Amino acid sequence: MTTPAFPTGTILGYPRIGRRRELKKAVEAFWAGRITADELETAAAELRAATRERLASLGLGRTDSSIPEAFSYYDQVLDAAVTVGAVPTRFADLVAADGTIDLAGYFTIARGEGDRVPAEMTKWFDSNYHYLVPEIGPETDFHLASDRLVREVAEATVAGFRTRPVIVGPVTFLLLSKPSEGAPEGFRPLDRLDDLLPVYAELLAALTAVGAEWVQLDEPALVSESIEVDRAEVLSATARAYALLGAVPARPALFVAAPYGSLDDALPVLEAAPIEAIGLDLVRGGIPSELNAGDKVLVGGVIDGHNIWRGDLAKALDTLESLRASGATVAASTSTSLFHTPHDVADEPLLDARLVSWLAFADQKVGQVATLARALDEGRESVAAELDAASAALADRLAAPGVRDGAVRARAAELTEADFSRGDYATRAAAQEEALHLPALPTTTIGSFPQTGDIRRERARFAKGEITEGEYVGAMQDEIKRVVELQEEIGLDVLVHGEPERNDMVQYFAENLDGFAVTQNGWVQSYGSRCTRPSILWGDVSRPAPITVGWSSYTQSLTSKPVKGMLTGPVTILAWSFVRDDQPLADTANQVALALRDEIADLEAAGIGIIQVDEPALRELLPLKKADQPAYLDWSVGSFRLATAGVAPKTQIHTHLCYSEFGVVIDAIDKLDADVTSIEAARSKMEVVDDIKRSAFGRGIGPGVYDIHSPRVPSVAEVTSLIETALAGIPERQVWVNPDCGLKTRGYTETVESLRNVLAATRAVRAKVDA
Ligand SMILES: Nc1nc2c(c(=O)[nH]1)N[C@@H](CNc1ccc(C(=O)N[C@@H](CCC(=O)N[C@@H](CCC(=O)N[C@@H](CCC(=O)O)C(=O)O)C(=O)O)C(=O)O)cc1)CN2
Ligand code: MET
Ligand SMILES: [Zn+2]
Repeated sequence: MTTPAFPTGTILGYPRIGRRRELKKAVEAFWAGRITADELETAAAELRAATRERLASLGLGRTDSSIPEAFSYYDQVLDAAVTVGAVPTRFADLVAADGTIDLAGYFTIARGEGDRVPAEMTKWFDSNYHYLVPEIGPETDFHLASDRLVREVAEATVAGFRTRPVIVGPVTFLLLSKPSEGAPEGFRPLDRLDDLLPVYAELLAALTAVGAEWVQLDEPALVSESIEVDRAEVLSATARAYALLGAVPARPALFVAAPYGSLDDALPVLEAAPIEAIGLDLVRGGIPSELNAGDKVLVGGVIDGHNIWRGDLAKALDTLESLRASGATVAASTSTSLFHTPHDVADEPLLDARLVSWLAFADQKVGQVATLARALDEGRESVAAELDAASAALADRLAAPGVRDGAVRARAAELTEADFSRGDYATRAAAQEEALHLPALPTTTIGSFPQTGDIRRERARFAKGEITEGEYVGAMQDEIKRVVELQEEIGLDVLVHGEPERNDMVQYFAENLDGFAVTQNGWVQSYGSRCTRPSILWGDVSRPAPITVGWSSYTQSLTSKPVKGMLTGPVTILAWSFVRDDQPLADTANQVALALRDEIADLEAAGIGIIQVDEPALRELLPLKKADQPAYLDWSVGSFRLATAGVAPKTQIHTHLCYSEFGVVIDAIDKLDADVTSIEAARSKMEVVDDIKRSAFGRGIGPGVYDIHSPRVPSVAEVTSLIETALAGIPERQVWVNPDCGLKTRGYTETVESLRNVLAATRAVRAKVDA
């Protein structure tokens, strides 16, 4: 075949949610039965059409395959699964006679229904995006089961475009899958590669038939060292997969993209494969020391898809030019899909103009790619003005007031070992027992109670100036009062205020700390229809005034039970923000930690005896390369300790981590030295208990007994059995009883019923243990 030209500038993907979260709203309306499947399809098609037009107006070509066709209603991994017919057997009845699954069925796999648990959700590489884990077994009947991607390419053609369809590659797809429930011991999804490949081959042929000249296969698993399969097998699977796909007659040209890090020993494998282009993440990885790309196109991911800084455009061009010096054909691209970034800085009229000049959201990054492409085609001089403007903005940012705050830096410079250490646990445990008088198997929740539409509307009205601050605070206090009364009535031992005043557990703190900016429309998909507005951490961080003390004191004034103060930890604040890239993350983390340390001191002084510092992102930020992990664990654990080590022995420090795969970081969790740690466990049937048993973890631990990711109400019997499993592996004095995570995404009906069952189960187990 003759290879069609690859565009000189492209992006690996673009936000799917819509500039005003149109997709979220349409999908949620469909779930609520307010619109039909056809109406949802229409809304999605309009969104795709608008995206193509916008990308063309920003400088990508309409017909040169530079615009990625990368839409998803919920998740790209679920899309790949339903495309290849990998529907878990518990959902088999949703599959039509012709092997396809409709939109309602697709969402059912994602969200569960009745007693059918949804596909498991887990973090996509080191990002705050969650994908749905495919379940693959010997029984999985691979076949081309969806023509959605083919139809989208055809839809683009009708609108006058030739786009580049994007799909998760076969190796990554299987490496991210888990064995299905009935799979025999030792079965690995990768064992099914040879059965899967013909389906990809069929898809490629179908894409050619509708006019696709290039297809993008995303293979980020190739850059990760956190994959359990032996590296040699990953590499041989990659070689086999692309030898076979390369041999498909009448296929589009193949562009294999490897975002999130360097390919290392997978690069020679791709270089030797019969594919036509390789995508390198040159933001995370450097230029490979050896390049043998032959006549393949090297697509240089030099524009950071995972952050929002305008960055050093001249340096990006230098990188592309050195890549070209290897003799290869080079194109400019983003390091990852842009779906980690918000749509457009122009949608942020309230942001400071100077800050705006330092930023590039998705649309601005597309413009940067177009600039680099022009430089590659027409020479550096043709874009001299753009390069100079970017360099000037970068220089302005580095020197701007607030980026370096002398007082913050002086304080960080004076820290000593002692600031990171609380002292002996046995002494603390005794002091806490005396101060708190908690029963055996103490019960608590993770912090948030349901964020009702009413709460969000009050906040929106306050933001618009329709109600006064006093009215807003009054409304939130009324909510806190209801939540306290509810918890007392249910019989929980350690109460929370429910977090109604927080739009988000990170954004709320960012709004109240110096060094951060927040956005109005900077939404980024986190999972399904759920989005966050990551804050922008641009300068040195400090706390101008107490943040949570008033709310916690108010809550404590309503009850004689202990109220748990509630903060978000430094690692999570960094992980879920866009963080300055001009200094090590470790330094930034310590600044956030010092601000939190002051908040904790104020909470303690106000009589709050238990303080939880959430670190759900501790695992997420773990580097994908093993060599980078020890340094990360060192500073991340250090920042948590710096935040919490200032308290008296009798003050009980809690932490919370979501997600079950925590065997990996159990040593780090131990080193956090929190008195009590709550973790997800219900969904994974208490597998974590084995990790804990093996690790000799000696402090308080609350393995979740209620899966808050689904509206399902766990029965008393179910919760009882989970508590008993915990007690079979962990000494009773260490065990706490709590849900897996916060309740903010749940409704009140199921929450109240579930918590009552948790309490009933706890009482039953306590009675047995006492007897
Ligand atoms: N940052 C972050 N990352 C996280 C988590 C998290 O809690 N925060 N949890 C884990 C799971 N991820 C999640 C991500 C988002 C949400 C979530 O609930 N998001 C909400 C938005 C939360 C928010 O910012 N709410 C704002 C704005 C709400 C809003 O949409 N307001 C309306 C107006 C109000 C109305 O009339 O309803 C509007 O702007 O249109 C507020 O409460 O103030 C959503 O998508 O619906 C939950 C979990 C991992 N990563
Ligand atoms: C994503 S972890 C959530 C912890 C937080 N305290 C909450 O309950 O919502
Ligand atoms: Zn959580």
